[in-house]
Amino acid sequence: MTDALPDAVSARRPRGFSWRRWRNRKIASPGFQSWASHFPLTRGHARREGERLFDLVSGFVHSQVLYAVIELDLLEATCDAPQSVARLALRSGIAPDRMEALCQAAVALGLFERVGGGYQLAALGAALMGVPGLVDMIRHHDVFYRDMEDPVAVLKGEKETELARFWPYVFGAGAVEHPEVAERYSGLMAESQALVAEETLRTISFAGVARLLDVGGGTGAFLAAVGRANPALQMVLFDLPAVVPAAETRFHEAGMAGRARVVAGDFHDDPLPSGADAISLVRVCFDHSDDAVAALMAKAFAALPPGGRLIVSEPMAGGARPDRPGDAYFAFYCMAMQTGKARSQARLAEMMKEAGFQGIETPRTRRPFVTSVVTGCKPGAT
Ligand SMILES: CC(C)=CCC/C(C)=C/CC/C(C)=C/C=C/C(C)=C/C=C/C=C(C)/C=C/C=C(C)/C=C/C=C(C)/C=C/CC(C)(C)O
Ligand SMILES: C[S@@+](CC[C@H](N)C(=O)[O-])C[C@H]1O[C@@H](n2cnc3c(N)ncnc32)[C@H](O)[C@@H]1O
Repeated sequence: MTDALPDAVSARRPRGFSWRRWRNRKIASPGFQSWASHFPLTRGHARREGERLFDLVSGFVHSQVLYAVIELDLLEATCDAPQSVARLALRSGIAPDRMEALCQAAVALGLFERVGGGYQLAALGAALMGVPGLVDMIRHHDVFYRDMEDPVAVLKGEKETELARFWPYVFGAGAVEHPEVAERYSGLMAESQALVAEETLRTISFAGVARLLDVGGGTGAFLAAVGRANPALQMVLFDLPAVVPAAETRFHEAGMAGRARVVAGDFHDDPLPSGADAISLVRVCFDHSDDAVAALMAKAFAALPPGGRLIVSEPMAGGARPDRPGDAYFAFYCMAMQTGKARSQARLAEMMKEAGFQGIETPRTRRPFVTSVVTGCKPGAT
């Protein structure tokens, strides 16, 4: 695997002088810490490292403060004018001293500011309101949070996680028999799709694509966005039978029914619709095992004509440069879901190559915490 450390590095035992060992042992000593936090040349750095460590230690409380602000609907309540603690306390059914504690915490986290004698939403809190789907994403974190209560059990694969039940489709078409269940997860997916589509469209061009097949296209939010930006584009959406009626409705309402076809099926068992010169997999691969993704990419390769293009867009891990969104959030999210994993651009590029694709590109998106992109072409175009 591209991202794995070579065995020689991971198994190396300290021999002779190791600068890192010396540094780590020094910093791990309380005596050195006490000296460094006092000495004029080191105390600034020591304080910043202490703050960084404290943030890491207390991060879960920060997330829960954010959760409480949203659960109590305080974003909207404080958006337009400062509100007194007494007023916020009354509308939330929370004692004033506790409400004050929450508001103070929200100020400390940059969500609120103190204005006059009360509290008002700060720019960061306002930004949160403008991210489509984010409030609902945070709301559904209660499920993820309960899973992460025992991260070691999640890592060992011993825990029956709630997220695996929340997104039932990952267990195959059979699990999505009930339209109301499909509606619950599809709504959250569709809302959060707006930014993913925006970022993908800013990163790659669909000029020259005549027909785009979006596999695992959900309720059609991605295709609708690509279709709006490319008015001549023909579109095909492929997803599980319980999901596709919502896509049909969306295309109809968007006036796209004439150029968007919806096909119900299971990509594990059914062939992909043919006739598209590009196939997109948007937030699909990270739900599935390596074997399932390899098989899906092979199916996509078979369904494309020579010169046809495969586009993968989803939040990715950092690979050789691990990052917080990909490696500390999505990797654990996928682990709790139990069926898939967050992969790096390099790993997905490697898998595409194994499926036969060439000319693989890994463009940088401006907001990798929203999505990253990998594309490849089926060889043989004239
Ligand atoms: C107007 C004046 C006076 C000044 C302007 C100053 C200025 C330019 C301010 C900037 C304000 C601004 C426009 C900020 C914009 C901020 C944005 C767009 C922030 C976006 C943040 C997005 C976030 C945090 C996204 C988080 C997404 C998450 C957590 C997604 C989770 C997705 C999951 C779990 C999906 C799971 C899928 C599954 C189940 C694995 O298949
Ligand atoms: C994370 S959602 C992404 C939906 C959409 N592409 C988006 O980004 O909003 C994954 C999608 O893959 C679909 N899916 C999962 N397993 C599938 C399968 N075996 N065959 C077809 N679609 C499947 C799900 O129904 C769901 O709509």
